[in-house]
Amino acid sequence: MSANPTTTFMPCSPSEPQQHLELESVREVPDSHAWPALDDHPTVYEPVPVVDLAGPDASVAHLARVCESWGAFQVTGHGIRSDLLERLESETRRLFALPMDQKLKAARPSNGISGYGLARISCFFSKLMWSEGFTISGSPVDHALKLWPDADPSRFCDVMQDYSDEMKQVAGRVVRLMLLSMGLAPEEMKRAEEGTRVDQLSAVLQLNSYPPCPDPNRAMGLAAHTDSSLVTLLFQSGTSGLQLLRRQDQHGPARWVTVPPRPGALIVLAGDLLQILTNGRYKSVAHRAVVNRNHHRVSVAYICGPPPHHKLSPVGKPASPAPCLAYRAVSWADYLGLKAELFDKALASIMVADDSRGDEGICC
Ligand SMILES: C=C1C[C@]23C[C@@]1(O)CC[C@H]2[C@@]12CCC[C@@](C)(C(=O)O1)[C@H]2[C@@H]3C(=O)O
Ligand SMILES: O=C(O)CCC(=O)C(=O)O
Ligand SMILES: [Fe+2]
Repeated sequence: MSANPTTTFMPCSPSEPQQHLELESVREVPDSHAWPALDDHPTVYEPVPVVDLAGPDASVAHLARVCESWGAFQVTGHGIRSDLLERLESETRRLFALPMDQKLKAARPSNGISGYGLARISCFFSKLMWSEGFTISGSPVDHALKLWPDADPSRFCDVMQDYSDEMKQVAGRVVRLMLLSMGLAPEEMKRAEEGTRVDQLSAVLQLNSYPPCPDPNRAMGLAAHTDSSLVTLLFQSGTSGLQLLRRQDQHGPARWVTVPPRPGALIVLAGDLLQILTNGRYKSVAHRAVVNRNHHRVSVAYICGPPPHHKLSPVGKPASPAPCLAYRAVSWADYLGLKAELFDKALASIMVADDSRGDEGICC
């Protein structure tokens, strides 16, 4: 994945003035939000794999194939009740429907993680995205008190807390299945489980809002990126918008594939830490969100990884076609720092030659 080549790639500069337009009331895409080209790769239809956690689809062999070829899948049978998903969507909509000056009271500080703001990756692009985001790391109470100073914060907080608690269980199951699907030797499996067991996982909740856009072919909801997580579990409302980048393979050149909304399903996206942990075997999936003319789409990403300071190191054989390359051990906290500085070059920056293969011939 790379930044849209027709849009200037810029180093992040937190002091850059941010533009907070009330996108819903804009009648024409302003130059600040007009992307020169969204068609870096063709958009094609391909059925996105579905894994039923409660059924035979959850077989490790199936999962290994899906992780290797897609790095993403829809997940059903996850056990999250539909009324919790409905409340999650309605609280997310209630937040973004607030007036801009109210949302800005809970703005994310320039050096912080939590709060309201433009997509964090905005600073790498010369054009702004057609979206707004709200990141929750830890307790949502302080945010809720700033957003709704005169109301009971529990309506918002209970939903976000219940959802996070339940997603942790789902994420734990998904990560464990993915590790099992690698067929690791018992010692390696034990090492892989350190920091990735369900009780150890940490996460942030990212709420995203994509208002209707008067000219969707010129605007970008969320530019192509990979998540830094082990896995991200994404809930999308009944409107499509998420696209996965499929790398060039025997079926054709690189292409965007839209993930159609599937009632009750969540989407699993492999993140950069999974690529590191699996020694490049399960690659993180580049994805983006496109916008549409008529519907206000929202999504909620449960972005999940090991404890922030746990050093994750690769397990399993390095993946071909670069057999001697592996990644150095890194913590999520340190990796986020690299990502904030280097964006899509962060993974490459921690690649190292694998000394254990030193006498096996040419290295890459
Ligand atoms: C823990 C984090 C992952 C994230 C950066 C963050 O500190 C909080 C927001 C996350 C998010 C959500 C939208 C896409 C993304 C790339 C971004 O800009 O902010 C991810 C970051 C990530 O996964 O690296
Ligand atoms: O809204 C979407 O479909 C994508 C959101 C996303 O990629 C993210 O929050 O990291
Ligand atoms: Fe993402």
